Amino acid sequence: PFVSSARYGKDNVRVYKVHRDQATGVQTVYEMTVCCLLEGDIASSYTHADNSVVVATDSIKNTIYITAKQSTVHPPEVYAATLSSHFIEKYGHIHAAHVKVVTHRWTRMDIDGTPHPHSFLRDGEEKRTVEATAHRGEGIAVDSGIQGLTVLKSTGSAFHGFLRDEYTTLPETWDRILSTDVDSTWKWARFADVQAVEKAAPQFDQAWEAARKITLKQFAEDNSASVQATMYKMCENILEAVPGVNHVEYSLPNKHYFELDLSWHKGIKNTGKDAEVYVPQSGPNGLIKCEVSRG
Ligand SMILES: O=c1[nH]c(=O)c2nn[nH]c2[nH]1
Repeated sequence: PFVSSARYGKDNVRVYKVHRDQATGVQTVYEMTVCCLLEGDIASSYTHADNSVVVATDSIKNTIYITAKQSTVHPPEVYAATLSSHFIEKYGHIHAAHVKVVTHRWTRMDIDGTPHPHSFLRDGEEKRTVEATAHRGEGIAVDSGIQGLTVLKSTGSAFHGFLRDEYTTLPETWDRILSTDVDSTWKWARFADVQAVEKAAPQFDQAWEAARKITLKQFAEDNSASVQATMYKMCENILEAVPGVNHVEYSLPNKHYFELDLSWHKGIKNTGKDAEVYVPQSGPNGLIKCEVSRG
């Protein structure tokens, strides 16, 4: 037997960084959870207990904090690219560094109509994600995304005309609740090096804002024929809005809300157009995935 693939490092590294604007007194905070995994000529550490090739995961953790101190952490794409490149430049036997940066929401409080200089709130567990992988001699791959943005619409969603056979019990519907946890990724054309990523810096916030706005607008406004049809429109719109991106993918759970027949109790009408009380389902859930690429 042989090691056919391997990567190792530190996961769940929590990082907080504050920016203090001396002139205005306005402080800005960033909080992330980082995973950094290294790949390269490390098989002997598995097969021969050769630890000489091992950059300790503790050292990787230290590097995550030092880089956060010495470089920018926003946009997260620049931080992730800087961190991943560091390992390729520093360690000749490391051929790829996979860095995932998950940014948590600290939204500035608005107090009596004024943005507060140093107070923030966690307005949702939605995350902004980046995965940057520096490949020795092959540049840096950067994938950006949104995870955990939970949405629901109470109408404007249908699902009918699907294949019916001896396995089918699902009734067709022209009006249903639609809810999902948005998991979207947009993949940038490969960058030559960190400098190229830094040069592209303004595009990353623009892309995240555009992708988030498009996702919400399409979800709300599309008279959805299915999760599949609506997510495809989201992908098309993002490709149109963000020229630096060549692929967009979504992975959307269909979080079902079942109608509840209460007619057994004094003839209560609570189905079809009379449905008001529903039963939210924890599972099973549909899961609909797609990747749409620039033609
Ligand atoms: O939007 C939907 N897509 C599907 O593929 C599906 N299957 N059951 N319900 C569904 N809803």
